[in-house]
Amino acid sequence: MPYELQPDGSHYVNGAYVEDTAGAEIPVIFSATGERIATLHAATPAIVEQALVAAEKAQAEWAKLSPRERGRVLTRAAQIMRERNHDLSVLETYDTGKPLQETLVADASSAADALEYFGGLAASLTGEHIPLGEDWVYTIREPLGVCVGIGAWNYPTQIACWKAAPALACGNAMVFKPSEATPLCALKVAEILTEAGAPAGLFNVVQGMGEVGSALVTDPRVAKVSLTGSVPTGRRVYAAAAEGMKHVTMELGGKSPMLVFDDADIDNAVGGAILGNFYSSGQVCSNGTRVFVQKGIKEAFLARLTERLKGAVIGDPLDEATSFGPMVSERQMTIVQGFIEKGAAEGARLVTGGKRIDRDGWYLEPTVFADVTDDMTIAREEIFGPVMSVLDFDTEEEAIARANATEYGLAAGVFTRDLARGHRVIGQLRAGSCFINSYNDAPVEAPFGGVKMSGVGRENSKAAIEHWSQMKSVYVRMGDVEAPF
Ligand SMILES: NC(=O)c1ccc[n+]([C@@H]2O[C@H](COP(=O)([O-])OP(=O)(O)OC[C@H]3O[C@@H](n4cnc5c(N)ncnc54)[C@H](O)[C@@H]3O)[C@@H](O)[C@H]2O)c1
Repeated sequence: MPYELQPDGSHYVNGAYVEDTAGAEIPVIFSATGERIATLHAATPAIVEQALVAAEKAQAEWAKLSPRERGRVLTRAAQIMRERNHDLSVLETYDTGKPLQETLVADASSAADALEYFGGLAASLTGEHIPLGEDWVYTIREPLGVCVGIGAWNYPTQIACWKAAPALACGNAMVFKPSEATPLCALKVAEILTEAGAPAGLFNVVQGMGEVGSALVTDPRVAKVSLTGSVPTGRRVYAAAAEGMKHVTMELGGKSPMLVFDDADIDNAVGGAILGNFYSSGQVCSNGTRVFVQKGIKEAFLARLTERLKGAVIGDPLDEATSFGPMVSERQMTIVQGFIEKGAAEGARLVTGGKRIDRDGWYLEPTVFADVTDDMTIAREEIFGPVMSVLDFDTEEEAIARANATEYGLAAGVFTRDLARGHRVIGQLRAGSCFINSYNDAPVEAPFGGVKMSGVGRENSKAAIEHWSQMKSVYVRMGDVEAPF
């Protein structure tokens, strides 16, 4: 039975749906048609208060459970999520416009991976014993308390779980605010966690725009804020969190480089460039949108790329044959169209695409610019749409220097058959999530996150644990205390 698109309430607080129609209206638009499919409301201060009170109470209870019991709830949630993968994927397609072909394999399933991984890890999160001769110190890994998650709109189920799974495994509670553009999916995550045995109030969802996020970030009861969003929002949220000396994880934007050397397998490099620019219609933070191609293979690369792009099946995202869908919103489409105009105006060569597709919804053609230079706007700013910039280079040193000449540092990729070069180059690229002869893989076992303006902290893997817990150290004196007087 597929999910109803209109939820029973806008928010999920203390284990149940709640509504307060006094909050600003949030229309949910199916971006493949432009139709309104549901109407939600932003959280009022009263709803935010209910969520924080519920989270505080649940956290105290949850932290008392043994980590193994906590882990069991998460792994049960992972199992439910996998059983409902199809319905969750359909819902995510309505929420985001992304093709079902993608949501079936890369959203709820990735969310379930996180719940399963951190559920399994929970029981092994321990402190250590530090011998000091006769005396000793032991450490206790403690939860932070009530944590806030704030999501972007491109992977609403995955983002909610990449934050909630490690947070809850460590004994925290969470209030999550999805992006106002995709408010539906996180509500299902909350329902599933309740069904799996999470106490009421452990994972709450409140809807709203920036003001609701800001109210959460500045609340003194909140110990940590994890944001997935753009750099400008990250700056504001980080600064607000700093006022209260809160922990933060910032998963922000990027303008990541992909370096294709002339010895690369061209089809693999083209495949990587397609995945790193057109998956989710280009709305992926770690995308390799600056594709540096060594001069000798540039035309062959472009020819093969153009050929393969003809194979994109553009259409109804609910049709499993569709491999390229609309942008998330009309607003985002308009922003991307602005970048395409700038690319042409600043002298880049349009190889393919560039236009809005003549059908309902917010569709743009997969677009490739060649002869892009480092100073062009499309090579400097994050576009967050299906626009690839191809730049050419001569030498390895030059490519590394130009790839690093950006304020961002989320991801980077290298395509070469020379593995020594692959490791040497990746070692010099200033980015957090890197790939050799691949692009955009994000298994839960691997740390994910950026350097420079792309963020701080890491999601996924054992590294995430450090960002969702804190260490208490206890010095134990076995003999007498020697005081000077
Ligand atoms: N690094 C990653 O893991 C990752 C993943 C996906 C997306 N992103 C980035 O997200 C951006 C696209 O998403 P977006 O347009 O939704 O980003 P955005 O920055 O506009 O919004 C992100 C979230 O922050 C909230 N917000 C806005 N102002 C706020 C404030 N003052 N206080 C608290 N919350 C506030 C929004 O309501 C939304 O939920 C891109 O830059 C992309 O690169 C990063």
